[in-house]
Amino acid sequence: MSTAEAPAAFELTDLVVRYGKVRAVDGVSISSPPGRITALLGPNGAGKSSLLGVLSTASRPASGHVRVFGHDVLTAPVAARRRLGLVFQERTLDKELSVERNLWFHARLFGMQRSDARARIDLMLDLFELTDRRRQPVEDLSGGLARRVEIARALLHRPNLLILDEPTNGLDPTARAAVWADLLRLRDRLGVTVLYSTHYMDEAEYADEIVILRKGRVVRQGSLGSLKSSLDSSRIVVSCADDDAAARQLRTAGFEPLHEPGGVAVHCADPESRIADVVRALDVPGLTVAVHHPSMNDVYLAAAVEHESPGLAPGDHREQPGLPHEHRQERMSTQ
Ligand SMILES: Nc1ncnc2c1ncn2[C@@H]1O[C@H](COP(=O)(O)OP(=O)(O)OP(=O)(O)O)[C@@H](O)[C@H]1O
Repeated sequence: MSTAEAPAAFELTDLVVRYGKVRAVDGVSISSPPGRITALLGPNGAGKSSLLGVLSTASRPASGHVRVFGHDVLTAPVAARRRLGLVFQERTLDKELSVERNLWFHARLFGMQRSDARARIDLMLDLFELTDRRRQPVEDLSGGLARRVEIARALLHRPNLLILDEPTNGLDPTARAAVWADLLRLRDRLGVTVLYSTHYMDEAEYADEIVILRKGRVVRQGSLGSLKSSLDSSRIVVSCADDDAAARQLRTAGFEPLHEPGGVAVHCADPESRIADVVRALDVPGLTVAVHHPSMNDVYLAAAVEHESPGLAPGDHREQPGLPHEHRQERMSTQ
């Protein structure tokens, strides 16, 4: 099969998931080619787990189509499931059993041959640097190590798509970094496609594609770079002993300064090329100048603002309660 004909790793078309009258997922269409990492973001209740539930064949949609490597999850759930590795939010290892026994049970569940299972367990333990823990009961492991055992287990039957619902929830920063080192290695070495949900903005940055859900709908989608550049909130931030004077001088020089918590900001597409002009325009005591480019957090908050408080006209500088000043400015700059 040529690359052009290869099916998507996952493909959701007009997916709707309902719980009674609640439309938890409300017409979502997303897909990924094999070998890529996709992050699902969104506030509590946005529909992330509901979407992953259908994709993982655990629940049924109200309407729409979901395919895993070309297999429809409704009409060919067994074929779809064999291509899937699942890591749920809740811990699902048997705590009293050793790491190795937990993996053995999974291999049996998927009908793996004994010799194949043994080789595959050795490989996974090696890949996740768990070989010297193989006989340790899971209850003796840290949260981070237990999570890595769950990911190793999910990959035992050679799935091509790994789905993780908030994989690093509750882990400390070191354990989170270790889990991410594993996931990136998996993509690079084994070509596994990864789809995960998270509330951590820094973790979204590992993804090739980022999808932000809100109230069951996609409100932003794209690579980190494209999402950041669509925000248009790069700026030069000037701080000094007299911000009002700095703002006056910048206006006189033809800039449109905006006050923000760190000082006075001049928004422009290419801040590095305008720094010299900004500095030349200023004659204030204790001047410091910094360049800010939008972060993933800015992208997320801008999407939240846009969908929480529609109706602000372009250039409208009214206060938006509950939002940091910085993001009120971004809201205006994205109009
Ligand atoms: N079993 C259920 N019965 C009824 N309503 C549900 C059920 N599961 C989820 N919901 C509702 O569906 C909507 C989406 O929930 P879901 O758990 O998919 O969101 P989420 O983005 O995963 O949230 P979180 O980040 O908190 O995990 C919410 O309004 C939630 O209350």
